[in-house]
Amino acid sequence: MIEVNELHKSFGDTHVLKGVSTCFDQGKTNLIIGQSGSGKTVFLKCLLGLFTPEEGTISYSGQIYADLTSREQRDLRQEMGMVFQGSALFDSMTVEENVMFPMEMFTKTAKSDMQDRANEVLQRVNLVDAHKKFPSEISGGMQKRVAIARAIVMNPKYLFCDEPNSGLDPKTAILIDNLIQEITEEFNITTVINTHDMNSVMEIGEKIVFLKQGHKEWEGTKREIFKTDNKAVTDFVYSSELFKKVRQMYIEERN
Ligand SMILES: Nc1ncnc2c1ncn2[C@@H]1O[C@H](COP(=O)(O)OP(=O)(O)OP(=O)(O)O)[C@@H](O)[C@H]1O
Repeated sequence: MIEVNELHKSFGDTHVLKGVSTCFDQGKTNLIIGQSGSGKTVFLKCLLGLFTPEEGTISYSGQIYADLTSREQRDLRQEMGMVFQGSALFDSMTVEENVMFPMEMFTKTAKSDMQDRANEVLQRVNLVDAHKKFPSEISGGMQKRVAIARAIVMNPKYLFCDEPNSGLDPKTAILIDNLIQEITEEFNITTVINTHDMNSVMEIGEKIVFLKQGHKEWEGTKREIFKTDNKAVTDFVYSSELFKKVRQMYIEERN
């Protein structure tokens, strides 16, 4: 579980996060949504320990990050997996080498054990024949699978994903969403995903936090988001015609 309490983050005179409080449960997919510039990436980077907030606390399974020694913070960061926007694979490494990279960096595991573990996670993300291929030789959806395999190879307790669907067609995007949710549940990970994608909200939004200009405007589940009367949320959610129709159906169902 991750608990965020009154988080503030500024860059010079730009006050980006303005007292955000929320919590993310273990074994659940938690989504951060909001317009461009609302502070989602800054928030995720605070959760990753890459940005230090000026005020407020973040605690991981009850431990406040700022109270830990630098060694303890480093150990905690090793319990975090990250899927970056655009996959961020190393072009000059094979799929298998990309997946083994965190183990090479942070552990002294024997090569054969690293290969076994890479094999295990690649199988888990349904990539069985791509070990020796380079990222440029596989599709965008397969690249995302490699990025997910790399993010979970060290058995993380926390998984952070920045726009994991960007650049994918809608069908592949849903497969990737479902894969992240299955893995979250199966390994009891606390997962936090930044997304613009309303399909993701509908598929896997077990908890949704809506940020607006750096503050938490609303939070709830995927069912609740379609029923809320919060105008900022409805403006965001129903900016597409399709979702306006879905809302109309809900209203008709209610009456
Ligand atoms: N390193 C930084 N230095 C200065 N300002 C920053 C920095 N990182 C982010 N910001 C500012 O913080 C604000 C929020 O940015 P952020 O990237 O978190 O938005 P976002 O909600 O993730 O947007 P998008 O959906 O477009 O990725 C923006 O005004 C941005 O310019």
